[in-house]
Amino acid sequence: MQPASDEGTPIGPVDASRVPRFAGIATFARLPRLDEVEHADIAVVGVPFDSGVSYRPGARFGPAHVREASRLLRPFNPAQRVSPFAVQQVADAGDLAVNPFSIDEAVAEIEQGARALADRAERLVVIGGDHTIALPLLRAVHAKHGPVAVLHFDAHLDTWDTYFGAPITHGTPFRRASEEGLIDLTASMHVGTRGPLYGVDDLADDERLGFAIVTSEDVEEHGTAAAIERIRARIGDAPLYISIDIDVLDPAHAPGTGTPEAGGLTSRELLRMVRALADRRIVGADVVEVAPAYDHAQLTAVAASHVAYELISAMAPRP
Ligand SMILES: N=C(N)NCCCC(=O)O
Ligand SMILES: [Zn+2]
Ligand SMILES: [Zn+2]
Repeated sequence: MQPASDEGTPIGPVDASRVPRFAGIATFARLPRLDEVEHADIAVVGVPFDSGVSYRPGARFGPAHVREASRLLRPFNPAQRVSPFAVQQVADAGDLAVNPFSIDEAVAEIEQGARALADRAERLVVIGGDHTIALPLLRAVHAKHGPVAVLHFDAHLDTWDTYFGAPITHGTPFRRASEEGLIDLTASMHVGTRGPLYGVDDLADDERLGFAIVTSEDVEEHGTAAAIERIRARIGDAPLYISIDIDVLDPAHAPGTGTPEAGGLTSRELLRMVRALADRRIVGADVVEVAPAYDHAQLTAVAASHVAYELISAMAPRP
């Protein structure tokens, strides 16, 4: 174990000017593993689970794919004017090994795993996995913080009720979270939604469940600055959980995902919106639905790794 606090300086990524980026086992951004540091401000943890999908499977391979694509991330983030790995200890906690044959068991294991990690790290940035995992992650966050504002970037509402009678799937986590009282109904929001729904009632249900919406079309029509203004007004200073389904991006920017929808955000728009949250109280985040089998040239994984980097930067303490 290398004590992080010896000189009070966090252990950062492997130096790319000394060890080539493409060498070595991939941790996120080539950061130390959680067992190599005494305490972490942020643990990046993978949840290779995709048994909750309604269409194309494969997000179970997301964490490894995002780690591979994160090798090129550099230590200084000029957009947020912060060195996210120098002002806080960030470490890779590896993957939660959860049951691929039982959704109920996996969901219990994910909550338990997230709660156990809370002793070792202040905050988690979770790499999925399909969007089912947001439910147990929110259960764990709620246990620590009470109801949180959920800022949910996604093509989909994910507040649907059941699929084939199943209540816990990747299309239903935020309905369950709302029903369980995990989220702040006055401060939660979807961003980037678009595409066909099952019926017009979906939107009424969604509003009743506590979500306001900035659609992908709103972003196009009024721009990211207006979207950011609406987001910031809605979330206020509530403890904030950010859940990013990579399919919020247009399939041109993120083809490697299970339920792609045309007409999405650009990665530039998404990165900018995440950056605008740096002064908020972010208590946790996830980046989900990266499915490498449908990816090309690491497009989706590069986008996801940069999104995670911006989340980690937004969580960094500011002077
Ligand atoms: N969470 C994601 N990515 N997709 C949900 C889609 C659910 C459906 O098939 O209607
Ligand atoms: Zn989605
Ligand atoms: Zn989703």
